[in-house]
Amino acid sequence: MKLRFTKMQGAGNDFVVIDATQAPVHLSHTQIQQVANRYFGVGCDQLLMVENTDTPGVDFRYRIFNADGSEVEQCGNGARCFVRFVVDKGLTDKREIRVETASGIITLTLQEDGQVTVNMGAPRFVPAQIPFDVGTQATVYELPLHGETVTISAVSMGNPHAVMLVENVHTAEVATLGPQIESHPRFPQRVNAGFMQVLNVHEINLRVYERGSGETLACGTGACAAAVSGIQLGSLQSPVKVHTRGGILTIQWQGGDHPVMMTGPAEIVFEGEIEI
Ligand SMILES: N[C@@H](CCC[C@H](N)C(=O)O)C(=O)O
Repeated sequence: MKLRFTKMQGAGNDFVVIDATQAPVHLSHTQIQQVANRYFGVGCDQLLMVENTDTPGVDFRYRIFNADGSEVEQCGNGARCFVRFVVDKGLTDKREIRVETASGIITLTLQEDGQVTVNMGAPRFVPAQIPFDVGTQATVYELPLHGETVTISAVSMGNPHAVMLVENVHTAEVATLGPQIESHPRFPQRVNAGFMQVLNVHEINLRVYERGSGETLACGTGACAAAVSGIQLGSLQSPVKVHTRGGILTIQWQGGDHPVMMTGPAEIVFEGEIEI
């Protein structure tokens, strides 16, 4: 079958976007892995499927698949690319769009300057909602790995995140600790592992080893998770500028049940067709 796609990126986190609004598109795990493969396919961190919805007051449904084929609940950089896609393709003339994801409905706004702001909803720290198997809720947790114990914060931004403070993000052991945290038995649905270096109360460096995709150049929900964890710990204040390897994201959070607002770029890179 021939599959038409649009290749997009948001702060270097890259996506293959499929328009399934005209006709349904069904892809198997293997087909998603093939499209995401950087040598034998198009190459991407995540595949995004844009679909119609019957839910009143909601404009679209969008589904997110990691490069390993697993379907996930939320994707911050993907949400910004989704907005750019539906506006540029003329699928809507709205600039404020409500979209249904596997973790609920989110609102996205395309700004005049091309940046997109996403209302990511409130962060969830209750372990069962992450999900994280731990006795009682705390601000930080000790997580035993192979040969060492690391200190993490745990939060759900619709998807699960563990955030670790590091002295220098450039020398952090992302490639070795990332996979161990991602598949730690206390995270029954696996977890995205963030490595955060605090530069000052309004600025951090961040690298994220993503569940199901490995280290990416940026992770939107990871940026939200790192900023709210730092604010909870008292080392950061809103707004937080997050420097990733692929660009800058700005995160605002007033605490408690207030929503986390994320702003950043989203661009189309190229379009094409692949035989799968
Ligand atoms: N890159 C994303 C997150 C994509 C999903 C994640 N890997 C997961 O499994 O939860 C973002 O920008 O948030």
